[in-house]
Amino acid sequence: MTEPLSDLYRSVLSQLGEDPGREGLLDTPKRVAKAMQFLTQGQHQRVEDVVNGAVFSSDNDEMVLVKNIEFYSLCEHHMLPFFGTCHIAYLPRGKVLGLSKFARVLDVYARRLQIQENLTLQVAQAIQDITDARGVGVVIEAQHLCMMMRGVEKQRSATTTSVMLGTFRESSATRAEFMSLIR
Ligand SMILES: Nc1nc2c(ncn2[C@@H]2O[C@H](COP(=O)(O)OP(=O)(O)OP(=O)(O)O)[C@@H](O)[C@H]2O)c(=O)[nH]1
Ligand SMILES: [Zn+2]
Repeated sequence: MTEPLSDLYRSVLSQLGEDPGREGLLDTPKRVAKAMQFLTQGQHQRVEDVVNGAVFSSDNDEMVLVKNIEFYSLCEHHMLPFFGTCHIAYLPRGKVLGLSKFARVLDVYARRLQIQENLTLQVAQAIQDITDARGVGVVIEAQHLCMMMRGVEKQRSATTTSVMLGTFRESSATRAEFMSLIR
């Protein structure tokens, strides 16, 4: 399954002026193909499948926050990594989501070619759809290798994106509670 992709990476090595026949590079096209398929596997996954029915009844309607979830993604402009942490909060309405599923949902959207803004929005909308929550807040803090290794070459800049849905959008108190909990 990785073979056509390996062949393409062998050509890429040649185009970059490398010798794909030298010892250190012999298995590289195969490894890169496998790595890239893993790093983009989210595009073939469905949120319903990773959630696996782990939605439970609960009368607790207070804020639930899963914070500091690390992720790695690939920017769709350069196919270079961006990575950081994601904080996901919601206000349940009769049902709660299994805690590990927040990380699984994040990875479905992170493991594909992305931009940080869309990743943030897609995670928020997915959590909203799955839980029918009164509101969802997602904040992502990330560093982009396309701004570090190349281009502007800025090592310390960090990008924060947020999406607030429902009560998180309407109520400044809810948003403030979320922000104070992730600080
Ligand atoms: N908004 C947004 N921009 C991103 C993200 N990842 C990368 N970019 C930007 O995408 C832009 C692409 O700009 P171009 O001018 O087309 O490409 P480029 O010549 O390689 O740009 P430089 O990075 O400035 O050298 C750059 O400004 C990147 O910083 C992201 O997640 N969100
Ligand atoms: Zn980039």
